[in-house]
Order: sequence, then C-alpha cells, then structure tokens
Amino acid sequence: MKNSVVIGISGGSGSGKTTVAENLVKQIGDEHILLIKQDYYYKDNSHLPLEERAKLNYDCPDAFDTELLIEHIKQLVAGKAIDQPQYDFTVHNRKPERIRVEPKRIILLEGILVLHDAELRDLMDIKVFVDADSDIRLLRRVLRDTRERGRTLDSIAEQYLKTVRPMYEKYIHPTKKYADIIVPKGGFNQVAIDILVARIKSYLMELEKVDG
Ligand SMILES: Nc1ncnc2c1ncn2[C@@H]1O[C@H](COP(=O)(O)OP(=O)(O)O)[C@@H](O)[C@H]1O
Ligand SMILES: Nc1ccn([C@@H]2O[C@H](COP(=O)(O)O)[C@@H](O)[C@H]2O)c(=O)n1
Repeated sequence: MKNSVVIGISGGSGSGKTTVAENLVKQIGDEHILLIKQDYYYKDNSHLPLEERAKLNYDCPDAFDTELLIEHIKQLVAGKAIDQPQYDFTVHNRKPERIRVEPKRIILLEGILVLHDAELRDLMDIKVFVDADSDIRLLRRVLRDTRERGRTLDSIAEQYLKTVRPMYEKYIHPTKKYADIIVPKGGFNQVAIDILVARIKSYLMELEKVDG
C-alpha cells in the first residue's frame, strides 16, 4: 500500500469543488488531509503585461503547468515535501514565493481540469466530479469574482462567453465520465460528503494498520 491516498475533485468553476474539499478537511481534520488546488499550478506569465494576462484563456489544459503538478503529487505520495507555487487571481499571475508543504495521508487535489490528464488521473484513488447547473455556477462565479478576485461585471461576462463556457463544454464536462462519484447540487451535499468521509476514514484505518 502507498503512503498516501489521492482524491481528485473536479467540476466547473462555481460548481462547489472548494466547498466540498474544505468540508472534507473540516470533517477529517487537517492533520491527516492536505488540500492542493490546481489553481496554484497556473503557468507563470510574468513575461506578459497585466492587460495581456487578463485576456488569456484560463480554462484550457494548456493554462496549467501539469508537469509540475504531477511531479509534486508523486513526491507527496512518496512521502516527500514540496515547494508549492502560489497564485494571485487579482493580477493573473503566480506569486513570487513558494510554500513548503509536507506530505499527509490523504491528498485532495481540487480543480477544474484535474481529471483531464491521464497520468494525473492514474495517480488518483478516488475521482469526484462536482456538478451544478450552469446558471448556478455563473451566479456563484459573479458573486465570488467581484468580491474576492477584484473583477468587474463586464470582465466576468466577457471572459465567461469567450472562454469559461466554451472550455467547460470542450474540456471540463467531458471529464465527468472518469468520475467514480458525481456530486450533484454543488458544495453542500451532505449525503455525498458523508459517503466520502466514511471512505476516507476507512483508508486512514488501512494506512494505520500498514504502519503497525
Ligand atoms: N450547494 C451550494 N449552495 C449554495 N452555495 C454554494 C453551494 N456550493 C457552493 N456554494 C457557494 O458558491 C461559491 C462557489 O463555490 P466554490 O466551492 O468556491 O466553487 P468552485 O471551487 O467549484 O469554483 C461559494 O461562495 C460557495 O459558498
Ligand atoms: N488569472 C485567472 C486564473 C483563473 N481564472 C478562472 O478561475 C477558474 C478556476 O477556479 P475555480 O476556483 O472557479 O475553480 C477558471 O474558470 C478560470 O477562468 C481567472 O478568472 N483568472
């Protein structure tokens, strides 16, 4: 048995991925569970000015440094610490600093395209797709992006029509077929969360048995 179990949580922007993931961390306790956001692995675009960075497509596989993400997940599974990049949505770029992250028993990997890459999927023990209707996802995104990501309504509308919606149809929604569990009704689906918590607890017991 491996040192750690990897759980991938995917779904469209605003579907409730972060809410599900944070709920799991709360219920299991953060000494055993590590949350890795795919957002941290957006490529560094420091070579471009802010106006150019604001126009990029952030909803396609190419926007992410998946090679680094895979390397980091492999390191964590092998029981090694990583130096994780950080991301600042308000300036559309990586932060200059990295954060040292220690491995934990359960690794939750959350992001819009975590189920897209076959090598990344193969590292996962459970694959989850969080689902919500598109109007609900858009509404949540408008509220979040104006409150937390420094965006205007006009910029959200333009980005949604230009990239967010078409890329969801092209890349994100098709990955639903890889999921072991589909969580409808977004982030506060207590039944789905309870099922995941029970499964995670049984993984933790198995891992402890291996340790003796
Ligand atoms: N089932 C739900 N009902 C109501 N609001 C929700 C639900 N799930 C998530 N939200 C809210 O929607 C917003 C976006 O959810 P979040 O989990 O950040 O989505 P994602 O990580 O998929 O982009 C957050 O403000 C969150 O509190
Ligand atoms: N500079 C950026 C980078 C990403 N986005 C959007 O974030 C969404 C993914 O994050 P969620 O928490 O919503 O899953 C994705 O849809 C990108 O469009 C951005 O707006 N700006």
